[in-house]
Amino acid sequence: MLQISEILCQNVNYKVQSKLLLEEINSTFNSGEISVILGKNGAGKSTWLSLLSKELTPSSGQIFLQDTELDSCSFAELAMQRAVLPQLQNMVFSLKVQQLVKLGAEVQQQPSNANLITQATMQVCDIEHLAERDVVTLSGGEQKRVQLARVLAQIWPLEPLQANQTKPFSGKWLFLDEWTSSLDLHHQQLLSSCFKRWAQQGLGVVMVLHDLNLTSQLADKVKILKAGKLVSEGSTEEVLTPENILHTLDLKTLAVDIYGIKQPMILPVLEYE
Ligand SMILES: Nc1ncnc2c1ncn2[C@@H]1O[C@H](COP(=O)(O)OP(=O)(O)OP(=O)(O)O)[C@@H](O)[C@H]1O
Repeated sequence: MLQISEILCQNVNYKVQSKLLLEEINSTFNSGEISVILGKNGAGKSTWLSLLSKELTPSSGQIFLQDTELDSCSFAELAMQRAVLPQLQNMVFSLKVQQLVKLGAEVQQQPSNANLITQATMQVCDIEHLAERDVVTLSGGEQKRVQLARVLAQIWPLEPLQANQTKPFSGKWLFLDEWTSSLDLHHQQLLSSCFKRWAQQGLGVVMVLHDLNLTSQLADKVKILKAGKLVSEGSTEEVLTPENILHTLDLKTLAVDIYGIKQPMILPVLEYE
């Protein structure tokens, strides 16, 4: 029985010409949780994220978003329910930062709230000081935070977070493809705490990462793809063991317990003569 708060993938295949990029994917994502998808380059992570957000359609199989088959959701409905940060997004046109973020807020079709939402997500992403800058002149990390603010604005709760609502993000999903790339560690830490908090407030977060230690600190569930197949999934404790990491990611690691840190540190073992 499908829970209302889930995304469900049933026998999902995705093919380009005769090449099978994803094979028989059966899996569930829960709202209120952070799910991390891991895998080597080319394993199919971005392809899976694109299927979850309906940017691509499965060649066979079905994806359900909450109680509805994704195929039957309109893009206008989806735009207010889920937001997607793609892996690469080069800005090619001139626009002020504030205007770009506001484009995200305007998806919500509540013009009176657009300025407030824009302000809120710019604050969260620490880009208020860049408001009047042209996006094409920003550094890589600054652009990433601006794009994140725009994406967040798309699903930002209309009711202020301090209102008596414990789950203001309920029914909303955030898909992030390698959001940490080009972000400094300060902003990674800042935003990681936000994702954790928003997940507790009902947001479903699905992110593609390569950083195993960030994964072990952030993830409620981990899913590992290998050559288009889902080869491992479960809690961080179940999935992120040196044996499983070697088997699924072809990576030798050591798990090191550090006093004061709940999860063991995962150290890649460098091999050289
Ligand atoms: N349109 C396409 N035609 C042919 N092959 C494709 C197409 N799109 C993706 N692929 C291939 O499918 C595989 C999966 O791509 P995908 O972008 O999902 O990988 P990924 O796991 O996100 O990798 P990375 O970690 O490098 O970002 C890759 O080998 C890629 O080259």
